[in-house]
Amino acid sequence: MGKLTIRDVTVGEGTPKICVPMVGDTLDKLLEEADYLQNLEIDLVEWRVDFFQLVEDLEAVKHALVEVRKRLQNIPLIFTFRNAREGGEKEVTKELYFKLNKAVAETKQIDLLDIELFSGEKTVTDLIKVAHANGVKVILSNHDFEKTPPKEEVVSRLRKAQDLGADLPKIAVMPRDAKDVLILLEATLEMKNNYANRPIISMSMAGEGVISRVAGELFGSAVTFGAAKKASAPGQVGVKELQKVLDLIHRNLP
Ligand SMILES: O=C1C[C@@](O)(C(=O)O)C[C@@H](O)[C@@H]1O
Repeated sequence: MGKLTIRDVTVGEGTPKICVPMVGDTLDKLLEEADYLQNLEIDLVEWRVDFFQLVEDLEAVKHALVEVRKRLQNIPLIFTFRNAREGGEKEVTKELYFKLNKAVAETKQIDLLDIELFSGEKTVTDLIKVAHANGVKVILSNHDFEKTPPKEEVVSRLRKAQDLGADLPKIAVMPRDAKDVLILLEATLEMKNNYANRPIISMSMAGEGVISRVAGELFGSAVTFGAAKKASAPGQVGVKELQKVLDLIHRNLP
């Protein structure tokens, strides 16, 4: 499946890596979160900038980024603006989405940039170029907060992300019943066994989907999102519990 090393973290080997989202809406709250995160055993941090009140002010975003980066020390940082149509807090114009992501990648203060797969092919390919030129890795993501598409569609979106040059293809879908959770797990396994030449990330959301957030080592999802205090999506469990279950599964795998 391939591995991806970011700072001291190798994604795609051993237990799935734990990523915690920061969801503060002000700089003070973000710094408080960043301080709190330093004391947890986590592998990655995601700044969900769509929660930040001043997200449309590029200078404010860049200033916050420098402060957050300092506090996180060596923990790899993902920068994510999640549009409302994909489950985020806000919707911005295509222009602003591009400008924000480009400006932040160019600061080189982040390790990974999350770009939405359905932002338009040119936006995606141009942002990947900017990110890579600045030493920033790319997650190409897709979210369906309504339903779980058929297995072939889930696989096809992950393959599309890989073909477009994502370092980490990612998909999050909403189950309506237990079968939908199986669809996501089957799609993940199929991707891992037949197509992926790099690590991928997948999850089935909400309570029914929790199994997919802990079973990634078996089925092929290399990163799992857990909550510190406040979750950024339904179904995220606390990082301490998450760690225990990931370890339990790891110890029992061949
Ligand atoms: O894409 C994802 C995954 C996620 O939606 C989840 O379900 O854990 C949480 C988001 O913060 C992140 O950007």
